[in-house]
Amino acid sequence: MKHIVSMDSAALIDSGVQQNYGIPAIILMEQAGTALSELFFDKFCSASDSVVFLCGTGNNGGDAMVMARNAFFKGFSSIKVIITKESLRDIPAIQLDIIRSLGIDTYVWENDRSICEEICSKADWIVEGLLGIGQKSELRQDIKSIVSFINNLDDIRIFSIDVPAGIYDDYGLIADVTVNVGVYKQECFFPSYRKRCGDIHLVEISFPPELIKRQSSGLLIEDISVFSDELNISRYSHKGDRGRIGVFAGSAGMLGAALLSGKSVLRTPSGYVYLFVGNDIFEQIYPIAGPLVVKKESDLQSFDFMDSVLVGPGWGRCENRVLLLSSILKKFDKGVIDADAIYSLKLLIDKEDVSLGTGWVLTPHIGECAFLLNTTVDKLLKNPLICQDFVNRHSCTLVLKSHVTWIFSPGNIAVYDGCFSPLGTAGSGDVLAGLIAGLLTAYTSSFSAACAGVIAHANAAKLLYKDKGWFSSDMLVDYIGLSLKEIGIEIYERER
Ligand SMILES: NC(=O)C1=CN([C@@H]2O[C@H](COP(=O)(O)OP(=O)(O)OC[C@H]3O[C@@H](n4cnc5c(N)ncnc54)[C@H](OP(=O)(O)O)[C@@H]3O)[C@@H](O)[C@H]2O)[C@@H](O)CC1
Ligand SMILES: Nc1ncnc2c1ncn2[C@@H]1O[C@H](COP(=O)(O)OP(=O)(O)O)[C@@H](O)[C@H]1O
Ligand SMILES: [K+]
Repeated sequence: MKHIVSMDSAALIDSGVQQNYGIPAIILMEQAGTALSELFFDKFCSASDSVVFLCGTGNNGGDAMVMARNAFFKGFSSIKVIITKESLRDIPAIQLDIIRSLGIDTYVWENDRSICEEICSKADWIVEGLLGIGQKSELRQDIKSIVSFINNLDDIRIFSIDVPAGIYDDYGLIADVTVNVGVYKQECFFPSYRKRCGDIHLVEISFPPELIKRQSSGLLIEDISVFSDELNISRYSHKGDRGRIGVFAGSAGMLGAALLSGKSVLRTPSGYVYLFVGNDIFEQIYPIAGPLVVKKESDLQSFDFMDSVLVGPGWGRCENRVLLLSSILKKFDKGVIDADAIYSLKLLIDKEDVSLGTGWVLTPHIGECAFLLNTTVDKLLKNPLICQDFVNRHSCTLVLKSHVTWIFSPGNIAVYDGCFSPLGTAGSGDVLAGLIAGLLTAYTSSFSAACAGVIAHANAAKLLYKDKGWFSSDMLVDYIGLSLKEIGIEIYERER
């Protein structure tokens, strides 16, 4: 299981390992530096590359110096160590003594700035150990000027140890690779900071699982195995057993969103899908709706038997939508609220005329979520955890969509590290909403359905991109079935 922890909690794990188990920091540093070196040598760098190890005063710099020593013993032809200043903390100071006694070229940035700049500009790789989890707030000017110099270099690759220096700073280091030490750091997955990390990897050191679990704020999800025990699709089932889903979507000029989300639900294991539209578009949409059963919104009262609903794609924003959403929320207890319905929901919340609950999944993108939470896009990008308070108050699940998708419900957080830009195409959010709505009836928990939907959505995009290259979201619908099957949402061979 891949836990994520905050940088502050990671420091508690560090100190817990030392205090509770007597493993000294220098041993942890040796493990970290060795594991980092193995990854670096295996995956990224060759012995003929010229590598600069850029070290701050703390243990992050100490990790970098262990890597430099390993590179030296491995026969790297061009290794240079740069420290920011002479006054290092105790353990990095020991590492520096070893580096110097081995005869590795060592420079001090604050003394020899122009030489250090020249060395960096000629390197193939910079291993950045300037700052790790010990960094507080925005960068101090001395480090900021180093970071800014490195960011402006061309044709150089940056390997950041643990977290990039200046992760909280708008001018922080932009790495090609970031390797979290011991445990994944949640800040690396905050949408604003994610862009500075490049590819994120993990190396393991002696962090006991129970300490990690105690500090865990959530899970990094890649596949559905963590939720599979909740799946419930019997091979004896028929369409009537696998969920009747009502889709409230579309408005004049926005028929595509209704069709996309409706057809997306149809590609999940759900049985029946009813598309509810306004009278004004009923005649237009009816002939092009394929296997979707099209109904008029005004007939909603006669459809009590639906198991879940999806409300919002292309729905439009007006007073009558707010009223309709209010009736839907009173009539049903499970469903997905997406796109325009998020705006209506916010108005109902402001009027204190709404009660959500564990069956509901909200799927806002960052802008919609900022509106819903009365915050700014920037704050949300820099700290998605502010969604937690909202889900606790409303006992619902919330899927915060961006290049990294965060999924919250009371007591649960999951992160899907998407970073796959072909998926950011118009209408792909409608497809995701349909997918989750369809899965709500297959899973016992809405949180699991939301996580599985996010994984299946991204996997469909990857399969499709591999086959066809850049795509439109109607093509994505055609890959949902295959994607669901591939990630493991299949038919049970035995009745449960
Ligand atoms: N301990 C362990 O068990 C293990 C630790 N491990 C490794 O150690 C790393 C953590 O090391 P850490 O705690 O020494 O902190 P670290 O990130 O090197 O920086 C601290 C120094 O940064 C500075 N500084 C702070 N804020 C700043 C700012 N805004 N702007 C500018 N400078 C700022 C300030 O230094 P100053 O310049 O003031 O002397 C402060 O003293 C961790 O990420 C992992 O790599 C692993 O090996 C696993 C085992
Ligand atoms: N760079 C990216 N990497 C991975 N996923 C992305 C990226 N950009 C956008 N997405 C995903 O694409 C979808 C876009 O949804 P949304 O913004 O609601 O679009 P629309 O309103 O056009 O349907 C979301 O699931 C989001 O997570
Ligand atoms: K670092």
